[in-house]
Amino acid sequence: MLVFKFGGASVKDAKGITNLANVVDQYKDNQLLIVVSAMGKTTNALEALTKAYVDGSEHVHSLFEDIKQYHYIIMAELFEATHPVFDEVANTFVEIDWMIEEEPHDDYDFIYDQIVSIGELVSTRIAAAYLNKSGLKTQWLDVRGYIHTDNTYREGTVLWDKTRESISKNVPALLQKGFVITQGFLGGTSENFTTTLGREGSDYTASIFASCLGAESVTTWKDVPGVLNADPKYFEDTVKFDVLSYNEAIEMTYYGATVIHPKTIKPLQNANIPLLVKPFGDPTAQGTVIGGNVNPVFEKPVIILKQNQVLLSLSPKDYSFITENHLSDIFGRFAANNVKVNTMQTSALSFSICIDHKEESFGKLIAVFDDAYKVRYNTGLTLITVRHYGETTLKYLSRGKTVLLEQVSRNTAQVVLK
Ligand SMILES: Nc1ncnc2c1ncn2[C@@H]1O[C@H](COP(=O)(O)OP(=O)(O)O)[C@@H](O)[C@H]1O
Ligand SMILES: N[C@@H](CC(=O)OP(=O)(O)O)C(=O)O
Repeated sequence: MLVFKFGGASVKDAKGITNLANVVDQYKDNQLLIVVSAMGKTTNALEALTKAYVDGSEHVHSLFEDIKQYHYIIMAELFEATHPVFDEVANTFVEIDWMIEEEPHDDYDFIYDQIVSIGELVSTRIAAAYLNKSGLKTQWLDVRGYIHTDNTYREGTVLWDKTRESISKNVPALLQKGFVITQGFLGGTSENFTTTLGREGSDYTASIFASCLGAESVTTWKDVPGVLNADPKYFEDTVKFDVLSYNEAIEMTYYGATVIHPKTIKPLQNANIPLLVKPFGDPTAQGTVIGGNVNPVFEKPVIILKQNQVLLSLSPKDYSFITENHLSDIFGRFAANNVKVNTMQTSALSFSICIDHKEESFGKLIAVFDDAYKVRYNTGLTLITVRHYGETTLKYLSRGKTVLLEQVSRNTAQVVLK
């Protein structure tokens, strides 16, 4: 059996949904599980709606109206007005109506997951209805009963044993009856609340299903020809890799290449399942095959750009040197606050780390260190990671900028630039 994943860009409009059906139609003789993300930028819009609701902003209703309209316009292009999908989608959106009528719960991350998850619940209803309308028999599956997570809202940790048991017990029989379509990015807790797996987590969903079902391969359909040596949104003259090893792909995504979610590859590597990255606009193109130990000759370096970074420098308030005890204490505090360290450097008197700048929680994070450390920070920075680098590439990428931190190992160089 095969697993396909269609991301937000691939289903951003009615044409995207018809294209999805055309792609799937070419695989109609296969058992196929299809994972779909929220349409276009819906997750961002639902994030803004969540913030407006919690802040008590008057804009909450207009933001919600815009999200509904966006979906209803797409549906009007795909279905006749009496099609039952309109009721299904309305019944899904109504969950947000109920939530925003109440006072917000005091756990922001919990509210976030209950609201933001509606994007995938709606997109999969629309895609399933369209596939069925096109004669491709498809069953809609609520992923929250299959991918079980703990209660870490916005970053649910998958409970693998329970998940494997649910998926392998029920999904194979469904796949024998037709295609199965389900939501990327979501999970469910033991109390039946919705969790999310971290932004852009739908690739990971595809990999979880593939691992539990022993799939032949996972194909993730993207708006690029495959994995390139750099993000074409920022760099010209990129080259596509025909093949990449699991390890190289893990390194790239770990350092922030957004083409694939970083958690996706390990479960596939463990089960030896290849990951194909293909363009949704050209389904017969070869794309990139990630698998095994094969790597191309890296004629061009791999460049990964992370914007909106903050560089934090922590110095013990007692003016002592940075010791192993300090490092253990600092990392404990980061781990407790779910902070991901993008790069770091230690000197005698301070410890510097570069992290994503999350404005809503940054003040809280600084306060976590206030009792024992003097904290200094710079915001608005860029972190560039170059794999298989040469000196000229590093110089070229840093031109006209101030280098605040540099970290170089045999294969990987990182610079934090202002
Ligand atoms: N090394 C890379 N190769 C290809 N695309 C990349 C790379 N790094 C970043 N990207 C970006 O990843 C995007 C595709 O991933 P993404 O937006 O997550 O797809 P989707 O959400 O539709 O699954 C591309 O549009 C591109 O801008
Ligand atoms: N919709 C979620 C999950 C996801 O993976 O989306 P996409 O496949 O469009 O990156 C997000 O935007 O984070």
